[in-house]
Order: sequence, then structure tokens, then C-alpha cells
Amino acid sequence: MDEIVSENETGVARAKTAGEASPAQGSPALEVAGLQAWYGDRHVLKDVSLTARTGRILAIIGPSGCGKSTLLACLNRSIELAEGARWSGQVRLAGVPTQGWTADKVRERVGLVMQKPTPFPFSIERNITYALRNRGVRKRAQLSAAVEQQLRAVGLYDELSGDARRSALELSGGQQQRLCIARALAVEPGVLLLDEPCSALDIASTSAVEDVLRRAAKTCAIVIVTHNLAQARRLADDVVCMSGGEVAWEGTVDELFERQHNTVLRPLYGSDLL
Ligand SMILES: Nc1ncnc2c1ncn2[C@@H]1O[C@H](COP(=O)(O)OP(=O)(O)OP(=O)(O)O)[C@@H](O)[C@H]1O
Repeated sequence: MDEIVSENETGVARAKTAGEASPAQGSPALEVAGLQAWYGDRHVLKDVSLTARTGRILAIIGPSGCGKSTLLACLNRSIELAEGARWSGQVRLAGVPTQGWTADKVRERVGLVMQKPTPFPFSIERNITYALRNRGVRKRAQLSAAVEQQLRAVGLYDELSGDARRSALELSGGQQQRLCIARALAVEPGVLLLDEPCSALDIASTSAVEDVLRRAAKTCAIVIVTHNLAQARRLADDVVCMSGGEVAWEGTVDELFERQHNTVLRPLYGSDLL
């Protein structure tokens, strides 16, 4: 089966052709340089630079209000919908500058999963095929294959006994969140952003989502905002610590938790949390 990877200039999905290379593990999928953001006069992101790599999970951590969600909103351009908001800076996707791209073109390559599951009020299969259909994919076999592939990827296929015609709203919160991840992955984004995706979930559902993200990271770069330091430690390869709208520290998760505990985490979070 052809793989659907992106939309061409006429808005029709194109298929990944034989021989077209997938991004190499460790290659930069998302590069941000000098990112600034304001809400009105309030300067909330100050010269943020970071790199997220294919095959790796990057956790963004930092105290409440330090600008984590605003950073994700800049990356998928939803900040442009907020009244009085503006941003500047360079963003490259797979090495290509996105300056001049439409928000839709960016979102085609950068998926976003929010804190609260946001399934569309349709069937499970319709949720997964929604973006593919919008991009002109009509072949039933292709759409069915995408549904099965994504449901298997997020561990829902067996749980649903393969029945994807049920309403997405009948699923539990954890299942809905995994469906939202499946929906985002269906268009094979180079980057998947997640904003506190487990904060509304119990331990078992959190664990299921984390397993899904570990598998998904094999094909894209994952950037996850989390307040949960234990989750960052379990899940991430790399960490960016933010404070007051700036990057306070960046490095590997092992470096942070094994060697920079007192110098980085304690000043940010205080001793109570650690
Ligand atoms: N739509 C908005 N309009 C005005 N100010 C905003 C808006 N969204 C966020 N802010 C402000 O921008 C700053 C950064 O907010 P942001 O939500 O990005 O932080 P955060 O680190 O994600 O916080 P939290 O961890 O509590 O979710 C905060 O001071 C917040 O009050």
C-alpha cells in the first residue's frame, strides 16, 4: 500500500513513493531559533531555541506560567488565533524553513494532542480518516488500512475487537486520548506535540499512552509538555527546562536527573517537589 505523507499544492494527498527516505533516527525534525512571543505587551517567550529529533522524545518542563503551552501554540501556529498575540523567530521542519508557510501546511507536519481528549463526535474510524479524507484520499481500502494500522499502533484494535464504527464518544477518557494520538499519527507528522496528555488520566491509561508514545517516537519527533517530573524521567530522552519564558537548561534526561538534580530542578521547583 502507498503511504500517505503529505498534501501537494492542490490540496490532494500524495503518496510516499518507493525509495523516498524516511527521516533518519536522530535527524533534526524540528529546529527552533530565537522564538519570541507576546500577548499584548506581555513578553512571554524570550529567545527560545531548541531541537527535537526523529526517534527521540523531548520533554518540556518548568513551573506553571513559564510559557510551555505558548511554545507549543507557536509551533503549530494556534497562537495566531489568540487575541493580541504575536510571535517571531525561525522554525525549520526537517531542515526546511517554514517562513511563509500557511498554518495548515505547518499543521500537516506538526500534530498536536491537547490535555483533554478532543475526539470528534463521529465514529472512531471517521476520526482517524478525517484528515486523510480532507486531503483527498478516497480509496476505501487505503482508508481502512490506515484505521487498522493506527488502532493497532495505539493498542485500541484488540480492545475494540476491530469495531471502529462505534462512536468515539463511547470510549473511556484514556481510550479517547489514544484515539486522538492515532488521529494525529494517521497523517504521519514529522513532529507530534503533546500538552499534558496524561493529566486527566489514571495510572493504567497513562502507562498505555506512554507505551504508545515510545512506539510513535520511532517514526517522528515527540515533544511533550509535562508537569510530571517522574513522567519526564520515564519517557523522555531529552529535556528542555523553561523558566520565565526562557530556556533555563537543556540536555539529556539522564544528565538532568542523575547529575543536575540540585543545580537545575531544585531552583526551578523547590525542594518540596523533589
Ligand atoms: N491567551 C492568552 N492571553 C494572554 N495571556 C496569556 C494567554 N495564554 C497564556 N497567557 C500568559 O502567558 C504566560 C505563559 O502561559 P503558558 O500557558 O504558556 O504557560 P505554561 O508554562 O504552559 O503554564 P501551565 O504549566 O500553568 O499550563 C502566562 O503568564 C499566562 O498567563
